[in-house]
Amino acid sequence: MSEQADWARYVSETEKKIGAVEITKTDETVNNEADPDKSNLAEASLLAKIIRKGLVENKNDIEIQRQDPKSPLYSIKTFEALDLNANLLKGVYEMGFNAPSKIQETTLPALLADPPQNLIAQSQSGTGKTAAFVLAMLSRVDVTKKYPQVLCLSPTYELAIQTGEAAAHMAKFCPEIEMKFAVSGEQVPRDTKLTEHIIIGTPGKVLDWGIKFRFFDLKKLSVFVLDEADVMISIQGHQDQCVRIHKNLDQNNCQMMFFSATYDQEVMGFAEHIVKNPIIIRLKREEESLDNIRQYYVRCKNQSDKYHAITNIYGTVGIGQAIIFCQTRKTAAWLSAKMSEDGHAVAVLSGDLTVDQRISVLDRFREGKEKVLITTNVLSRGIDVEQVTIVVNFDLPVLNGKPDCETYLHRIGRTGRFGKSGIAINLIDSEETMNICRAIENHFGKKIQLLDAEDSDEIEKIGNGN
Ligand SMILES: Nc1ncnc2c1ncn2[C@@H]1O[C@H](COP(=O)(O)OP(=O)(O)OP(=O)(O)O)[C@@H](O)[C@H]1O
Repeated sequence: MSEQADWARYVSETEKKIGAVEITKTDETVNNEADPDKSNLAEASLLAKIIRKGLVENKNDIEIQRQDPKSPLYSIKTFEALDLNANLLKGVYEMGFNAPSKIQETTLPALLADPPQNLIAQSQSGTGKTAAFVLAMLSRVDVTKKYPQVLCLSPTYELAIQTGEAAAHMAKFCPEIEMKFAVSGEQVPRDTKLTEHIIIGTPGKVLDWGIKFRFFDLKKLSVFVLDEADVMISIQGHQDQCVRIHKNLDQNNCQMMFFSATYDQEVMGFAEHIVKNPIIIRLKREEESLDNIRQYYVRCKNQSDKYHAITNIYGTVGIGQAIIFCQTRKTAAWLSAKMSEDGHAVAVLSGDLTVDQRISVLDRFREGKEKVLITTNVLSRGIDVEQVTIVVNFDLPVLNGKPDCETYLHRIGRTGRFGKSGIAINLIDSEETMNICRAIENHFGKKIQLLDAEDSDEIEKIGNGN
């Protein structure tokens, strides 16, 4: 099918979906049909108007948050004002985005500027960092050059796939842009020279492809993106591999884009050290956690009491989906077996599954086939499942015996995506875990309130957003 026909069908489907009254081409689109660029732009604007109309009619809460300068969704510009290529703009509207979030509005002008600017950016979980860097990646591709020009590194297989899918969606009207996943399971014959413009992958595979097998030339990259940048360059994370990849880039001609919801002091220092003259966008500590995620703790006597609390809470709140985080695979396996025995439809995702199994578990969860997903830190970052309303920390996150505040924030950020409301519940079964909980509370300066898991009225109230 031609791109025009594809577009016409898409517009008509969108019209049906959001119930817009009528969509006919405006004079602007008709008059510009001889000039594909102008025509595309006019079509994109037209679609923006339709989507806005739909949103206004739905009295979407997000629109209210957009007006609040303190909200991470606040923006004064439209996507049209961000100087994106017309086909990308169509892709953005196709995703249902009607206005940029704060991080998109502030970073995109810098990322698209000439000469290219390096950037280290921080924005709360679920506020649209992916679209910010993906739009920049897609904008920087020169389709006449048949080799990798853009590299995006993610910490996990699932996140790389999710980012690639978002990129493919945004590039729907740019069919000439080609992308390749460099993740576990992807095979490339020896002596291949990759011709795709964009590579999205995990550090180990990219190191193999770029340095060991030379499937592409790291020196020819013009854009390097580190998603979840803090964990990628921290000693506890993927530092060795990422720093090796980074060292092999052309430091003068490769634009660096680092994004994360968290950067501790030391990691930020290191980021500033390896990125030349970066623009830095940082949050104040008190801005890091989101008000739309309400945080609670439940006092429990022991592990089976924690189990009892979960089933009570979930049975009462019951709507939407839940992710439960455990510190070890063993606990995750125990909990999922116990919940399954008691008749709950749960899925478990931990590092001992094959990558295919992991993706299939996540896909089923996204489709709502299981309402509860039990996992470990492997899913703490970046994973975007809109309908997750509850995150439970069956165990609080600790690193070397200390509270792991960054992981805590990423874990609870699996709910409350893009302005939605969410609930985070921490199960406390000892004075030691209570102290960890208090330390996390003090770190972010956000109250974690006591919840009585036996009090169904109270649980119902928090489930209703009171
Ligand atoms: N401008 C926008 N309008 C509407 N929805 C948006 C917009 N930008 C992003 N979204 C949606 O918001 C959700 C969260 O975005 P995204 O996953 O990029 O967040 P993030 O900031 O990368 O979060 P994390 O820190 O958890 O990785 C996604 O479902 C995405 O499609």
